[in-house]
Amino acid sequence: MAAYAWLYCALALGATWYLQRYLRQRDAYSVLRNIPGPPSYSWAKGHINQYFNPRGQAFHEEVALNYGSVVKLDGMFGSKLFYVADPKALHTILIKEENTWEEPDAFLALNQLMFGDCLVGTLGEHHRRQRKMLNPVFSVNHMRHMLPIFYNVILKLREVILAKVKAGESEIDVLEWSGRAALELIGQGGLGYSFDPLLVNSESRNEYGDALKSCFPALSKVDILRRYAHYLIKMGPRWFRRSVVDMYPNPDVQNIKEVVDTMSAKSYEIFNQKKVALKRGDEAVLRQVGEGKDIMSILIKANTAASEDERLPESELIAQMSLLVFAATDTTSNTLARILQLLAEHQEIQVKLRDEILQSSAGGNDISYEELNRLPLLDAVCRETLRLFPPVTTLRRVPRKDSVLPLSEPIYGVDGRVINEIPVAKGTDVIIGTYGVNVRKQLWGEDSLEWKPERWLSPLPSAVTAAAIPGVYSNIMTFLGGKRACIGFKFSEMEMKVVLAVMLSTFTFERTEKVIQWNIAGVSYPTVEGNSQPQLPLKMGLYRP
Ligand code: HEM
Repeated sequence: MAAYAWLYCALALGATWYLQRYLRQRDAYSVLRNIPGPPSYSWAKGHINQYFNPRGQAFHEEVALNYGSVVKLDGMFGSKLFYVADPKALHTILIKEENTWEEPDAFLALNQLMFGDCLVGTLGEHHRRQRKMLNPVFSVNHMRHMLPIFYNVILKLREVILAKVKAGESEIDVLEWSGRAALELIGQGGLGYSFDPLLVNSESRNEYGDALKSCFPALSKVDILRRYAHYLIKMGPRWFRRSVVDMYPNPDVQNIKEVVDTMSAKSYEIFNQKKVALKRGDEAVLRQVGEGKDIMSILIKANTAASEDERLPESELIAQMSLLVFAATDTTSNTLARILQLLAEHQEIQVKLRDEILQSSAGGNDISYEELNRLPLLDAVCRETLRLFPPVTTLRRVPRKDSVLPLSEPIYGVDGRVINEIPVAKGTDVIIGTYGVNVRKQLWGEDSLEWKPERWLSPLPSAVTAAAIPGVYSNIMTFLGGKRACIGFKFSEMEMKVVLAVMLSTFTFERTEKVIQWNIAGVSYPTVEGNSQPQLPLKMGLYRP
């Protein structure tokens, strides 16, 4: 009898908790249901297949432009998610209530499984300590020290491409070499390690580089398991989970295991070499790739000098290594490829930009960080491309408790009522509307969907500057904002500028007959129509003044 009494009590408590939660969510959902959004034709799939779809650009545009700054979307099995592109609401999510709004559990758990306790796998105070240690190595001051490393790599890469062009190869896959550049720059500048000797007529293979490159494709093959990573990570101790993975009879899972093992082993190896060199002193450090100026070397030194309560365990420094390579490569190289495609399509801007570069000394290794950043058109071309084509458009956040999002401008509900703020129930799935803010016509004007670098050469519309867009970079949301914003945006900006300066002063770029399609993914990538392999062929020739 007593056992039944306990059971009834537990059921009553459970039912009360559920009812309270249901009532709270019902209130929030009634507001949410009133928010306009595109029609959905499938209860089971909602808009998921349209939004998270490589060919989803038209749908992204529809969501960003047709319904207002907050849009209701349907998730799977009747659930709702909503798309927020209102600057004030985003300020609440990313800055004011950043401790309430966190990344979804599955995202954090997957990053932990792949890299360990790194920036994209930790939260709250833990994340703050890591970020505090890492921020200085991404500062402008440190970028200045790294500029010569960047030029050395890119001038070497120029020789490789020059040899191809001189040998008569006119159609060249610019994505292939922007990818090689990005990997080698984060290798040398980030880890003090060379992935690719960049030799003429040799495509080098590197075990670590290959593992990193195959990570995303391998993960996409285990989509269902990925979604449940936050449950899997809690299944018993580490050794137990490892034995389950070892025995799991699925080639894709085994492939990911090998990729993660290789990344981890190589990160340990590089880290230990650095530690030994730093202990031996300056001579040994100078013999290392990066000569001790790379991010990891500086980080190891700073960590050793830090007070005990701020110092990070070695495992956490190592966890940042593969993450950095991972976060730095496709994002920047794909954006660079996009810029070159746009310059090939807008010859007049290509000519003006080349003139600007040639009038400075940006094409060679003889320019300061400040001078490089002062080239107005080069800056405008980068900013405009990052505005109109943010490569990462699937950023999510979930409130860990109920929250209210005030809006910069009221929106009209489906029933015609004015909505000034939106109550959001704990656990509601939110998509950060990066693209929505970046192309909002009320902010940028009727031509917001056009690529016009010149818009950055005169003062921006007052609507943009008054909107207090909470982005870390230049009134746009591409690198996000707040404490979890992209830590590497200055690294990325410098990389794009050095590559463009060196390449445009040497080569010309023209489009080919092939149709290029851009695919939305974790990081958007280009393909040629009829082929699923990422690539972006352009006609390249020698620039002859
Ligand atoms: C065009 C280039 C890039 C874009 C568009 C970009 C975009 C982003 C975005 C949107 C986030 C936030 C992710 C989230 O909260 O889920 C992020 C985070 C991050 N990015 Fe970037 N990124 C770029 C280049 C780089 C580079 C070059 C590096 C390193 C050198 C880098 C390192 C990171 C790291 C470590 C984080 C995690 C920060 C944290 O959680 O504290 N990114 N990036």
